[in-house]
Amino acid sequence: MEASKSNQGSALEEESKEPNQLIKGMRSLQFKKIVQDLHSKRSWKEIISNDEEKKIKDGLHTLSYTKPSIIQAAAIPKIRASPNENFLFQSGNGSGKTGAFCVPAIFAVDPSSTDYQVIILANSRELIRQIKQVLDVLSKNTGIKIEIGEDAEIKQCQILVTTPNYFANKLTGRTSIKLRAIKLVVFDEADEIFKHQSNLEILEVLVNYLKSNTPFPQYVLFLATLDDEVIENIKSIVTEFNSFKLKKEALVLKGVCQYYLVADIKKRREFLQKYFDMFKQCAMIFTNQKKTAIFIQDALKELGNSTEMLIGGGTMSFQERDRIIDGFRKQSFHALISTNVLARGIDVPEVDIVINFDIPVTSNEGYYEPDYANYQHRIGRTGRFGTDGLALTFVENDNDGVNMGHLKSIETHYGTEIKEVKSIEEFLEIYRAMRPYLFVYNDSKQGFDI
Ligand SMILES: Nc1ncnc2c1ncn2[C@@H]1O[C@H](COP(=O)(O)OP(=O)(O)OP(=O)(O)O)[C@@H](O)[C@H]1O
Repeated sequence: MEASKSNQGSALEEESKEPNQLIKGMRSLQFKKIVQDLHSKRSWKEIISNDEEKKIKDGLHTLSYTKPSIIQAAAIPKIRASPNENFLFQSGNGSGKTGAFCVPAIFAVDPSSTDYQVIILANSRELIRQIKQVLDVLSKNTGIKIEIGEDAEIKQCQILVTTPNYFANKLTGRTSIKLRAIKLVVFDEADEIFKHQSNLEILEVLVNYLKSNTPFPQYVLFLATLDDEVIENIKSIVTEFNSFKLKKEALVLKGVCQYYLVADIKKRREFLQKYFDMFKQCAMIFTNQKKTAIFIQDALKELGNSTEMLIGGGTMSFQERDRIIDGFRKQSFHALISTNVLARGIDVPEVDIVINFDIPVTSNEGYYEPDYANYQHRIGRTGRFGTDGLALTFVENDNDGVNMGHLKSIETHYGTEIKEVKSIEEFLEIYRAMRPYLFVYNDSKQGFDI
């Protein structure tokens, strides 16, 4: 697969011969190109000191963080203000939350001490590795040591990026790690972390353990989606915090065009065949169940496509998961099939289409209901940082209309529109016409080449 979207292969070359016709096609399909600028009006020098900016300047440049994003400009000064306070920040998918906690994490570290000083918690191995990659780039001139912690023993470091599970057996016993110098604890995708009872038990022990630290550690939570139950769970562990929340409507990803197609399993398979015959693009395909992920993977392989599947729950080794996500980042295959394990946080800006093989649902006392948060997170894997993306959700045509009801509930919940496409061909035409507009970063990632 090509490494850059500026060279999108034969189909695009064909299209680029007829730009006027294409634009006409775009208009007739009533696309509205919405490019959201998520940058703050303030410069880095206005939110961190000159000296600090010098320390991370190379990293900011490498990451193309030319200016702080809105959430970075809002959160960084608050986190760093004295005296330290606890915060919860809500901000949309792809708005730059990672930088908003990585920058303060770096400046929280006293380089003269080798102790663990910052803990960053996230919900998946892929996410903690991604956060470490951003930290490594930003901190490259600082000498700060950053490690990820999972099952294996970790080396001593100053910033530990890990999952809550890691602490289950690390706070007591022979393998315990010394956390007496921890001054900042960050929760990324905090709603996912605080949703699970098993995590709450671990976090309660951790927070109690850190209570005797001097100074008292600061807790900072970042999330895109949020519900009342999660807030209660957070309050039970991090008792006091200032919240900066958004209305649900503000979470709508303006750049992501959302469609649905009523399709049984045969039609979905046919869609995948036709889609991958025409396009070799960077796609993420989500499904609720592992067995469906395996079905899709087998079907796509049978049709001769280079795809990979990444599922959680201990089914795959860490090495295998790392190989697959790293391969996807390098675009060494066309499509990544996954369950919700990759719905959150994963940032691969080249993803220009998300396919929901089924509507995300969650089980509540035996009843299935729409999984609003995971719908939003799944489609948020495209349209990163204000770019345009495309999302297609398949709806099973059941007789009692339950699936359609779920889709309509998602629309209502977010106050958004998910447009129907009547046929596979209609969607493929839309995609063909939209392709030049999807993820069109120029080399410096600072603008759009149209
Ligand atoms: N200041 C900035 N300037 C330009 N690009 C940025 C800036 N901050 C972040 N980005 C880019 O925006 C994209 C999304 O950032 P990030 O992954 O931090 O989003 P997020 O808010 O954590 O999203 P999600 O909730 O989906 O995890 C990344 O590709 C990142 O490189």
